[in-house]
Amino acid sequence: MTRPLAIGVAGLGTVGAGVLKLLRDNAGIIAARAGRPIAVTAVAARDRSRDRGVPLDGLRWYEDPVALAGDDKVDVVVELIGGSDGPAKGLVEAALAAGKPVVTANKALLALHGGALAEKADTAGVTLAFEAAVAGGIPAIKGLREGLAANNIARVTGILNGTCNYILTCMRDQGREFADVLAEAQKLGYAEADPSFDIDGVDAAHKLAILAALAFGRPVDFSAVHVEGIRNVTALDIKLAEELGYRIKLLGIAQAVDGGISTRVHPCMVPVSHPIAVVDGVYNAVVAEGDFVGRVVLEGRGAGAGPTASAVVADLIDIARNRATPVWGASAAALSNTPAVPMDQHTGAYYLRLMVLDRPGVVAEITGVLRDHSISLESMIQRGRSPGEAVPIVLTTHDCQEASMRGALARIAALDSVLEPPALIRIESL
Ligand SMILES: NC(=O)C1=CN([C@@H]2O[C@H](COP(=O)(O)OP(=O)(O)OC[C@H]3O[C@@H](n4cnc5c(N)ncnc54)[C@H](O)[C@@H]3O)[C@@H](O)[C@H]2O)C=CC1
Ligand SMILES: N[C@@H](CC=O)C(=O)O
Ligand code: NA
Repeated sequence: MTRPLAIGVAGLGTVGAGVLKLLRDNAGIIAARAGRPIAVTAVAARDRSRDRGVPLDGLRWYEDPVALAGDDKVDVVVELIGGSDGPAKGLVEAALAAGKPVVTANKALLALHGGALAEKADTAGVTLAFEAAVAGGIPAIKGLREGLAANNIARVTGILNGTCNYILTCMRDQGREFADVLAEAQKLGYAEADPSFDIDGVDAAHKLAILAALAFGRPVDFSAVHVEGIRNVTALDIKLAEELGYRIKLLGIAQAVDGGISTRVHPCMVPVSHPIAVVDGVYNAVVAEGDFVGRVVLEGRGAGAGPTASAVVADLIDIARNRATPVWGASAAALSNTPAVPMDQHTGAYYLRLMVLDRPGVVAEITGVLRDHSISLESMIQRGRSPGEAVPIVLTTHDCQEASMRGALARIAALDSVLEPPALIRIESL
């Protein structure tokens, strides 16, 4: 058999340790599929004394990840440090400059610097692979970029953050508090180093920016993504959603609309009958709609050591086999300049939950504001009767423009009888 492909791994946290374990446990099938053994020979990590559950004997050890890229005996660099700048970026740039293929799980890096890094990879004539960066173990990159390459894609919808999906599922099923479930997701290795990236939707937005670039053949553009997280989703909204026939999911949606592409991440009410509504826990899903293929649904674990390592090692096997596709599916010159459509132009239905003072005339005040903004109601629920106290009112609307809804919401929030900031969740007709 040919000599082993020598791997240098930077970052031995959840994913790094998972990659070492997978390469060891499944060495036989990996070598058969790669055509040669794949062996980690060097690592860059900070703490030599930490027990990572995998033996590190005999590996060359670097404190400085950039030095790993300069190791003559390393054929491929695997970046698992994380962060859009700092050592991760320095390492990837150094490896590409040294003509070495790179595998990374770093969606923040790809979302913010993916265009420039792809140019460096093209110049060096090497692969920059990132299957693990989107939806963990699901082959979402390969599925979209290679598997659906012949289609015009109309829309890609995803549950793209395992931490949020895990939190929303536990809140619904176990009635637990947000903070308590977040701590559990962190312990399980799902959350980012800074968990606000998960719960504020930033991580899902990084992934959506990557998927949108691949689906629509345009340069990756994180700044165009509208981002909201799940901090304001309450157990009450989750319960009311169920009563209305919906589940609340944090979705990333990239869609061709009005000659442009809209990209948005926010909590959504999804009909319980849609396949994405039953994707629970740490599972992610990516739904792509192509003109010839129709709807394709991919589902699997989106975070954690095992699933993420599975995607990293799949990329290593491709590199060992010399299987290569341009980073963004086409050369930079072939990418389109389709404009981004701002969120203000979004059209859709809305769920609005208000805590109002239970007194005559309140509903008329609220519906009057909606009428002024040409927003038509689909349904209204008022629960309980507590004269002089706060009661929830739930309104669902027909399709209207985001800009109108924002205008109406500002006026409704300012009414004396509205006692808390309104909860607004978009209803998706998928
Ligand atoms: N944990 C997960 O489920 C998934 C993580 N990812 C991505 O994989 C990457 C790694 O994530 P995790 O393993 O979860 O993070 P982690 O925080 O568990 O591991 C990162 C490791 O890098 C080390 N590190 C930091 N600076 C370093 C430096 N200068 N030199 C060497 N090592 C350094 C840290 O000490 C830590 O051990 C991130 O980009 C993350 O977004 C992607 C998909 C899933
Ligand atoms: N923090 C991320 C990890 C995978 O990308 C998530 O929760 O999905
Ligand atoms: Na993936």
